[in-house]
Amino acid sequence: MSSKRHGEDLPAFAHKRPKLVNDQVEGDVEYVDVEDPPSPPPASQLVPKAATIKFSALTRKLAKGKNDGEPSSVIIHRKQQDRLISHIFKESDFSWLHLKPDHSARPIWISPEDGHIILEAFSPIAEQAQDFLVAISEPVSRPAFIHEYKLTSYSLYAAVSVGLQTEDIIEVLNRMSKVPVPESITDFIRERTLSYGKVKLVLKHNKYYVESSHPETLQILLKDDVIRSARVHTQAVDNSIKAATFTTGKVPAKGPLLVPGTKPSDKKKPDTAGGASSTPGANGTTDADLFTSVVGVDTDEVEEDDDQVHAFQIDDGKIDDVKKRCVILEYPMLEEYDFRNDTVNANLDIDLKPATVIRPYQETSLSKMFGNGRARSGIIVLPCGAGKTLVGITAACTIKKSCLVLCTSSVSVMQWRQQFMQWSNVTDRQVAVFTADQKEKFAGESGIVISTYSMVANTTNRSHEAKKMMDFLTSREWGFILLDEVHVVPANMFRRVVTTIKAHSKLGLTATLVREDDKIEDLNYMIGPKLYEANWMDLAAKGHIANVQCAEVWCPMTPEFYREYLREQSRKRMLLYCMNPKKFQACQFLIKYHEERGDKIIVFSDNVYALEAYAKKLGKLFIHGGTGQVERMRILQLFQHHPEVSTIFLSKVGDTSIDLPEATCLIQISSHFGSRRQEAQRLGRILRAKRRNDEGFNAFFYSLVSKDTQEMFYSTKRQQFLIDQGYAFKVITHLDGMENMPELVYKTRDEQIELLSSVLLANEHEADLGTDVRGGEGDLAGTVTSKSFGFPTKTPGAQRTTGSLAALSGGQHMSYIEQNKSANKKLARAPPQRHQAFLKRDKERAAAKKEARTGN
Ligand SMILES: Nc1ncnc2c1ncn2[C@@H]1O[C@H](COP(=O)(O)OP(=O)(O)OP(=O)(O)O)[C@@H](O)[C@H]1O
Repeated sequence: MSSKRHGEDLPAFAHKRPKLVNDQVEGDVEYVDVEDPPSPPPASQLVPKAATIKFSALTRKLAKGKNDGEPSSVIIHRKQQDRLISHIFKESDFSWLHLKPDHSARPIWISPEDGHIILEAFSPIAEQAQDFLVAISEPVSRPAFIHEYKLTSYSLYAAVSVGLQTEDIIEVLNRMSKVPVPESITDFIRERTLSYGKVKLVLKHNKYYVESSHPETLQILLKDDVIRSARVHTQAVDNSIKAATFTTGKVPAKGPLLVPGTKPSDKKKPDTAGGASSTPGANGTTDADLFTSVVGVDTDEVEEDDDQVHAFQIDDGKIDDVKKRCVILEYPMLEEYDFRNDTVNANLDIDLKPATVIRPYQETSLSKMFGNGRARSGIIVLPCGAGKTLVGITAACTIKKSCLVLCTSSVSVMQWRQQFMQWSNVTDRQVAVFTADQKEKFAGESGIVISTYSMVANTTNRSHEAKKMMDFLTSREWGFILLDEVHVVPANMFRRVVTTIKAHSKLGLTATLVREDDKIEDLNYMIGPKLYEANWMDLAAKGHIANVQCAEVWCPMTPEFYREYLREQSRKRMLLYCMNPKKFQACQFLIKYHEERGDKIIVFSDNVYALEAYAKKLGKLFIHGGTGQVERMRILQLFQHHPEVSTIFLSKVGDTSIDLPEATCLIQISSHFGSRRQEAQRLGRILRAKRRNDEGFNAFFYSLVSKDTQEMFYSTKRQQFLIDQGYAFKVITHLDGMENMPELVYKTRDEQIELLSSVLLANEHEADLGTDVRGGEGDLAGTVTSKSFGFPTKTPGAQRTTGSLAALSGGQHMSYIEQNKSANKKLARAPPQRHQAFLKRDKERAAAKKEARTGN
């Protein structure tokens, strides 16, 4: 499935894979589906059981019907179907869900089995449908023509939290669906949304309260041991539960949409990234009407009539436990902050500068947060380079209370500070920085503090200054806490931050809500539900981020390198596929091609040994963890302004934080195993290309992969996230004209063997990727290891399976095996036809082994 939509194709030199039969390469390799790699066991009970109930299990339970033994409509239909065509489709025969007469005008189909929703992205009302689906379900895969979403407990929690009502969700689904919405789905939606949104966590006068307008709900919660033991008994609390006398003092918010610069009359109802069109629908109503009626829920309508609210106080230190229990009991707590009626905390005089204009999708994401006049806690997901910082700053300008910003590194801290100064009217004195080097407090009663997660979460070895600063942070009530790059922060660090800092509202920002461990779901209860997720392809089509052509370049291993690769068992295998001379040549060729085109090129290598070797051989500047700050700045300046410096080499220190809008081409020569997040973040370096709005402009992203090595497995895994966002990776098997390039490096066999011997003589630790071994500034992202990606220890047997769209489009759980297995075995067993350079080394190794065996 191709997501290629705009502009030109790959350059002419690129020979895409020649013969594809059902996505298999004829010849040397074949793709097969493999089992899911075993994922690490979930740490403790962090992922609440109730939330992880398999949808299929639930629907099966619901399908059994309400009376024992009564067969459900699903089963009856299946039985009828048996006589017709079921033997062909078996379990996947859903033809008993009869198509509506006007089905072609309706864009979605819902699976009664697992809640997956398939959307025809080419439908005239697809844009509005997408908006609705993003609000109620999780996007799974969004290539060009067919999108896949899935309904989950969390997605429905998010839907309720942005103000959607159960029956409205079902009604809109029914209107959009080609078939009547299956009963199993409507039951699931009802069951999951019944209790959602009834309980809120409120911070008042530096104390936490569990609040609800349904006293019976609080009674249910208090029957739970954990919640009961977390309760703080006070006079007011006891009264509140018994006599319902505790009121929030909330007044219905009927004011303007809280995004500055927007008048109440400007309020956009359908939340489309670029504005929804009004296309007449199947029933004569306009699509905009249809969607306005439900998706663009009026803020006045969603106001609750809970003038009297019941509450009980809970112990600060047990908030996390209480939240977790509430999720398990299926009463997840919403966190909302009625900031405009907070008279306890001092206001912060902050506004966006008049010249600041926020983009439509930024406004849309913020309207999800402030849709009912309060600040909802949750997560906003926008592509890399789409301007998450400005979204965060605008939210701070809306709440106008003291704000704490947490980022992953001190470089980001400085960037946030600079961005606050750039986009808003805050003064220097109002913004303080808390890092290892700087410990500032803001002047006055309210202000902004920007820090890193580790500064706030680390409890050991604090200096006196740091302790004083922490007291400053923990002793006050924050109106707003902004959490940058939420997906990379370890759960325990989050827990410490969330429990030590008292904040009324939290906003998490991220581009890639994916992690290679199972921790992503923790964010739902530690921060809140996902409030908005933008579609990468839409933003690219509208020129907010660049169009990118992605390609995987297959570089055959030279026979000598491959023989050593098969022989080597240690981590050095990785070094061998990184240093493959053919990869060197491909890199040189691509650099030359793109430099001649006028592109600015970043070459990424996680492996510092390879980074230096490539950069030195090709005569280019490089930056890794060991490069000093002054040198880094000098190189980045040269890259930005000097016409002669068109290419730089970066280690993973450049994955995030480095803003280089000049860059238009990326070449990746070594990467962090199968990290989907890293792949997306790297792509993000060129999404903000300055020239992105030039006619027909394309940025280029090449991943160089040594053929028939582990790297191919990792590469396929890495691409999964981007494929799900709609990017199509083309495979280039041959670079036309490369062999004839003058000054091609490592052209002769002797040169290649010389390179090989230097690789073999290198220390094993040179193959490290986990940390930038030359003293890199370890960012929080470096927490994943090859183990987390479960590289298969033995080659799985080939099997054909039906799969999700993600799998069909090439992104999921794919591995490769050599078709000609026996030839490979032979190669591995063949008597070594060794070059002189290695014979000596082999002898030394054999002698060392013998020595170890004899114990001498
Ligand atoms: N509304 C806007 N108007 C003009 N420029 C904007 C706007 N929003 C964002 N930008 C610019 O877009 C660029 C990318 O923004 P930003 O660094 O916030 O992206 P990001 O989403 O945080 O990216 P990453 O995830 O890669 O860190 C910046 O140069 C920023 O100034």
